[in-house]
Amino acid sequence: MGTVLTVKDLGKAFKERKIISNISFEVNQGEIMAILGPNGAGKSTTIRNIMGIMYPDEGTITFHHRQGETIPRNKIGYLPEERGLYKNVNVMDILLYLAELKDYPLDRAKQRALTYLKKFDLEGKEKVNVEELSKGMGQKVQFIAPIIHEPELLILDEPFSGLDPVSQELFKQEIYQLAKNGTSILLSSHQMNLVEEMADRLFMIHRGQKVIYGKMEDVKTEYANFKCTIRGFNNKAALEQLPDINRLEQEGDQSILYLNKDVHPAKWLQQLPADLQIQELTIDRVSLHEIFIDIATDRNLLQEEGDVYA
Ligand SMILES: Nc1ncnc2c1ncn2[C@@H]1O[C@H](COP(=O)(O)OP(=O)(O)OP(=O)(O)O)[C@@H](O)[C@H]1O
Repeated sequence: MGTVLTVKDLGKAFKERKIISNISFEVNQGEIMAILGPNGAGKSTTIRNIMGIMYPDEGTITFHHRQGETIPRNKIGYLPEERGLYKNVNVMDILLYLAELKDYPLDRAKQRALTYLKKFDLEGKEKVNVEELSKGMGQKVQFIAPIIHEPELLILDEPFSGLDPVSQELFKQEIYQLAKNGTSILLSSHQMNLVEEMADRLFMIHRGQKVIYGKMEDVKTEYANFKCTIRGFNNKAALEQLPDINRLEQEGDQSILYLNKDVHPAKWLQQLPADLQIQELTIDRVSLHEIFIDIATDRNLLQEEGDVYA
């Protein structure tokens, strides 16, 4: 699996204020790589530097390790967070115009546009003005725009925002398909459940710096400790006395016991006292959503555990 994009030691400041520093990651062929972080972390700044919308103060960005060459824009597709299409143009014309900007053969672009319109349930809409489309339909056309020219690298900034569940599933399946066919995907999204499900690897950024970089599986095993959720009225102090409790949250009759790293859940369960009140009990690994909140709110278990990629 070759490396398509390499971002190395990227740094950018605005008016003396350092926005991102030492950002380094790679996107490999055919993988879905997620770039995550709280609002204002520096994701869009990173993406804008990759897209050449702004220029780095420090570091390099290379395509297929070709040092000193500018990134071939026609090999990249970009769905920006802030979207918009020319209003009084019909769907096919806008898609062909965008393909032409990328030097893509127009007959092939037309074929691809028709295929995608059909796939996205927009068959027969090619002559319709963009402004006559519903919001969801417009989003589908916006999704087709960055893939019309068969880019090697596709950058998707919040592709699922505002989509109904059916369209969300449609986009998700299409992203999988593109990756399967060899397109490299850099995905920025705040929908952690989707990222957890879809991404092969992730890069998490906080206050302009890397906090996690690695394979989704490794991040989960290394960082997503087990938590035990118990429903039943139990004394908080008594629960805190249980072994291997890293953190405890209690609200009403529900207690969430965050366990230490490397706890074996079956063995841990055997140590529970017989008088514990249990209406329901579940054991899960903490989700990417919880990892994200920990980092974003500076509860940061990473620092406490001190051993993950950062
Ligand atoms: N053109 C600019 N001039 C000055 N500051 C900027 C500019 N663009 C971004 N910033 C600042 O850089 C920081 C990072 O912004 P960026 O848009 O990269 O964050 P983000 O991670 O994409 O956030 P979000 O999830 O909210 O989209 C923010 O503090 C923002 O105010």
